[in-house]
Amino acid sequence: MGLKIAIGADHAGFDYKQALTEVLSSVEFKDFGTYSSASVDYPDFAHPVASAVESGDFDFGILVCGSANGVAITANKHQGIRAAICWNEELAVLARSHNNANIVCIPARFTSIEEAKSIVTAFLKTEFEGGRHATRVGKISC
Ligand SMILES: O=C(CO)[C@H](O)[C@H](O)[C@H](O)COP(=O)(O)O
Repeated sequence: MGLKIAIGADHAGFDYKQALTEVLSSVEFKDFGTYSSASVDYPDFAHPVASAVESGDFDFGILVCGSANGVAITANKHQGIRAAICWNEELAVLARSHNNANIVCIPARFTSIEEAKSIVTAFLKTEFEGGRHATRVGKISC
């Protein structure tokens, strides 16, 4: 796919992050941590992943925490970041095709690892539709 992916998680998403590296075998990716199940603070991982995408060094980001709320709220503080919470494949397709999301946020405590793999695969292969959605995405920044 030729993509560069930044991935990160807190302790609640650690196992999922490790499993998700399986579906990233065909792309270049950087693991921004966390590196164990020890309790950590999600902004310490969401900010570096968001910065990596914001800078243009990485094409997309993947963030995992318990609910996905914390990492999504944090990532969306960054200019040019559109972080979408997705707990199934259909939402991942819509996040890309309609919202041109560049970070997918997965709630580990509310979806399965197999579903998480499907979410990431769908997110990375779905193109932005543009058209009316481009007009709307263009109105997001303030
Ligand atoms: O960001 C979150 C909530 O907004 C995530 O779900 C965290 O993973 C969660 O808050 C961690 O909770 P814990 O009780 O410290 O494991």
